[in-house]
Amino acid sequence: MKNYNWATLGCGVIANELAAALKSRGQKLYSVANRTHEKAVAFAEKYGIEKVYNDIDELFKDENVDIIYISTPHNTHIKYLRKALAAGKHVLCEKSITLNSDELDEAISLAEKNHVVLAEAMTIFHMPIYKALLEKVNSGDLGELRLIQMNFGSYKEYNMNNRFFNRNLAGGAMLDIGVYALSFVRMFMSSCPNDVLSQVKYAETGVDEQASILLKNKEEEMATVILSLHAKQPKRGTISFDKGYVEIFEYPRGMEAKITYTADGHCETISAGHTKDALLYEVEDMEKAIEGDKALMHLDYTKDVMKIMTDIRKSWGMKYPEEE
Ligand SMILES: NC(=O)C1=CN([C@@H]2O[C@H](COP(=O)(O)OP(=O)(O)OC[C@H]3O[C@@H](n4cnc5c(N)ncnc54)[C@H](OP(=O)(O)O)[C@@H]3O)[C@@H](O)[C@H]2O)C=CC1
Ligand SMILES: O=C1CO[C@H](CO)[C@@H](O)[C@@H]1O
Repeated sequence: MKNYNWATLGCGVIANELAAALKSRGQKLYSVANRTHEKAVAFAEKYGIEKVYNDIDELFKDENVDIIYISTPHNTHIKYLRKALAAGKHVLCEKSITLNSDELDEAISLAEKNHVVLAEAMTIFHMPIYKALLEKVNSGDLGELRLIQMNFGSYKEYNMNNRFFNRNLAGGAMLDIGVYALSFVRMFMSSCPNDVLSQVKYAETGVDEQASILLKNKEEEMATVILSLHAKQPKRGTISFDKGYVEIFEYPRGMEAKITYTADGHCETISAGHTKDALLYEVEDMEKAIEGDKALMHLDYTKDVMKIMTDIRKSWGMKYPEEE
């Protein structure tokens, strides 16, 4: 496999994890671009990155860059996706990949036109535990899927200026954490849910602080998703089949699942992969996708999840400034 030159656009919390993931395989980021130049310089020094751009637009013109990792706030993704994809760069973009389905459809068209890989950095699609669990599910040992129950409650301080509550930075529970729960649901369901009900509680900025979502697809598989940005809940997923159920904790970066069989109550634990390597798995799958195995990135699921989130926000009448 070719040695790909990765560039990061953004150098906040999660970009540090990407740099660490590359370091763990003996590699460095090729370059860094950031709104605040001094922070890019400090990031480059920390990870021994040779190239720092004076202006973000220089990144898109750099012929040596193969893959751009976008890790800026959600509402800024589309602006950078347009430039990166039009410049013929492969893009791994942090969740949530865009604000809504219209933006995502535009990005997908641009990626197709420029023959590059576009993907959302959704940890769940790449953690080895899910590859192992899906094999188990497909073996038929658990029978037919009936119900999925997802919790995700993260306690964020009530600071209305941070990216979690700020409407101008596309804050809200759905785009920040709901995207994980819904990606999990979509990955295990046989088809995309087409019947969705929900309730919302807004933060004072008008973004969704809490939400509860009920989903059902045409096979009548059902799911519930409960989200909060100001009340801790275990990050727990439960998948119930007619012959047993699966419990998985810390599911965005899960590494262990417990299966309980209904007939006799016996349990089995499956382990695969490691939480600390979550971004490494994304990097590896992205490179394999560029080599030809595009399905590894599950852009089809990303598209379904974005449509669910877009439709739910429409039903609430909740718009971001970019959508007014
Ligand atoms: N996969 C995962 O496990 C995680 C994913 N994420 C996702 O990653 C993304 C970033 O989150 P995180 O790293 O926590 O955020 P941070 O706030 O730590 O970093 C944000 C980065 O975006 C830049 N930025 C902020 N506002 C703008 C703007 N208006 N225009 C351009 N650049 C801007 C900042 O630049 P500056 O230095 O100038 O402020 C900084 O480099 C989000 O999409 C988030 O959902 C986040 C955490 C975990
Ligand atoms: O993606 C992320 C990982 O999980 C955090 C919550 O625990 C989120 O806030 C963050 O954006």
